[in-house]
Amino acid sequence: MTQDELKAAVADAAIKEIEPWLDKGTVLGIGTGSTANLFIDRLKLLRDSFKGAVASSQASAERLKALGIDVLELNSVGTLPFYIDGADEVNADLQMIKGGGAALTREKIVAACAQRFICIADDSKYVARLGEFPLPIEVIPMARSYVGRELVKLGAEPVYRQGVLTDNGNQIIDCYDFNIKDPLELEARLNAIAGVVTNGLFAARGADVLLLGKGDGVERTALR
Ligand SMILES: O=C[C@H](O)[C@H](O)[C@H](O)COP(=O)(O)O
Repeated sequence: MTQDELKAAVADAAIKEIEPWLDKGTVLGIGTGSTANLFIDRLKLLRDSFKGAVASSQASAERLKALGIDVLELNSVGTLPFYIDGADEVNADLQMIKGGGAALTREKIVAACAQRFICIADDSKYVARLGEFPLPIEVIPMARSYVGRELVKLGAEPVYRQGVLTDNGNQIIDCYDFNIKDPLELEARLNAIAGVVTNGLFAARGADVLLLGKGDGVERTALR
């Protein structure tokens, strides 16, 4: 199977995972990226079975709206039953690196409001140890050089993602060569650098369920 077929298979599996729980009041948290897009496309058929969605990016909000799905402000809803999103890397503890599409901060916020984070990914994203994918860090623009110097002290090779502005008007630094032994500790340490808005480690709030697309089918792992 191609990578796109594996992504489609996990998008289908995520629909099956949430469908029994939907009702007219349900608001879903929706992620960003090519895998999340396939999930959004499949939501069209269910749009009369739930109330609407909170999106983790402008791009996902536009895609949802184009399908006739109501997009709500996070501040106007409470806890979300599900957050469905892809990942750039995911490990056996369902900790992730996210932010390849620069949506990490809003993704982390919407995920924080969800009871269950369902990660959908093809098996190229599954890793024994996080960190081969460059770790994205969203920074306040005036702090970019300072944050870069602090990242070098931590052993990373920071690279400014030129030409990219996040939905929050900030910039992205991608960190190469991070030796990520303890994702939880590193996530907290990076967030403590002045000027860092968020980093792409999702360890404190990892996924609850992983639907992993493999050549022989979708493997489901549930931690909670
Ligand atoms: O900022 C982007 C997000 O974290 C995406 O969830 C992540 O990059 C995975 O995207 P894709 O499904 O396109 O590989």
